[in-house]
Amino acid sequence: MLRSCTAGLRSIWALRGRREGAPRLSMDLQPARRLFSTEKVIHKDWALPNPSWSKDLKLLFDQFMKKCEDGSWERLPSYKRTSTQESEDFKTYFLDPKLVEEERLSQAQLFTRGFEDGLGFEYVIFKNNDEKRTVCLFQGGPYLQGVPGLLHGGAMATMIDIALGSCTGGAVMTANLNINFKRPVPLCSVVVINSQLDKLEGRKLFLSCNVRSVDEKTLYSEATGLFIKLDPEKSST
Ligand SMILES: CCCCCCCC(=O)SCCNC(=O)CCNC(=O)[C@H](O)C(C)(C)COP(=O)(O)OP(=O)(O)OC[C@H]1O[C@@H](n2cnc3c(N)ncnc32)[C@H](O)[C@@H]1OP(=O)(O)O
Repeated sequence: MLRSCTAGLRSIWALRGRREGAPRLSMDLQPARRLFSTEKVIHKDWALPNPSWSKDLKLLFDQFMKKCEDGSWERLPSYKRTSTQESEDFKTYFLDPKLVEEERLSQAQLFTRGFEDGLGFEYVIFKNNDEKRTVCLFQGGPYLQGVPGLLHGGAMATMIDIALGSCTGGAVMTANLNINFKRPVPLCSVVVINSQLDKLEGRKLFLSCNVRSVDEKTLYSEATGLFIKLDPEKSST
């Protein structure tokens, strides 16, 4: 779900307060099933600053929010739970009730948003629709460690997948992801993922990105991805 940046700016301080406060889950002591029900959750936007964000991340965030003011860029909100529209988009293809119990599905959440503030994936994505590109600001927390003191390559791959996916629209799936890890990323540092749509060929979207340090001096990774727009005539399950 995209939202205009102007609206984002208007409500950002209110949302900051919400993010930093207690989770807005229903606390009416209903059974767990109701607690996890999407109807009962007030969706919180996680792509907003919280106290764990480093100075670098906050600075870059503020710079991009400024770029949003003329409408050329927009900040993409991010939610733990899939929106009703997204669920509908994918239901046709994947949600075979025989494969996933409704109970389990009601607990589902985006795994990059499943960590306490600062421990896992802290990120925000800005999109330039005209230029078909996005910039993802990412700070990988201590629970994403691979080699001691360094970010796990799988965590980087996850963020690359999400960053590339943010250049697409509608119901798409990653078909191919190629990553060259050139330099290790220090744990808890901030990296910038620049992604772009290179080519659209029928249902195939060819994308690429690079991952750099905030000062742009270090190139950590380069990647290409192929995403496929799902065909409504086909079901993948
Ligand atoms: C907000 C949250 C963001 C989260 C982002 C998360 C993104 C993900 O993690 S997605 C999960 C990982 N990906 C998957 O599980 C996908 C599994 N694969 C699939 O379901 C299917 O293979 C799918 C949907 C990608 C394509 O299937 P289908 O729609 O039947 O397409 P299909 O007809 O096989 O191929 C279409 C075209 O793509 C090409 N293609 C498909 N796969 C590949 C591939 N791996 N490499 C190269 N080309 C490919 C085909 O050759 C064909 O080309 P052409 O049209 O020129 O003949």
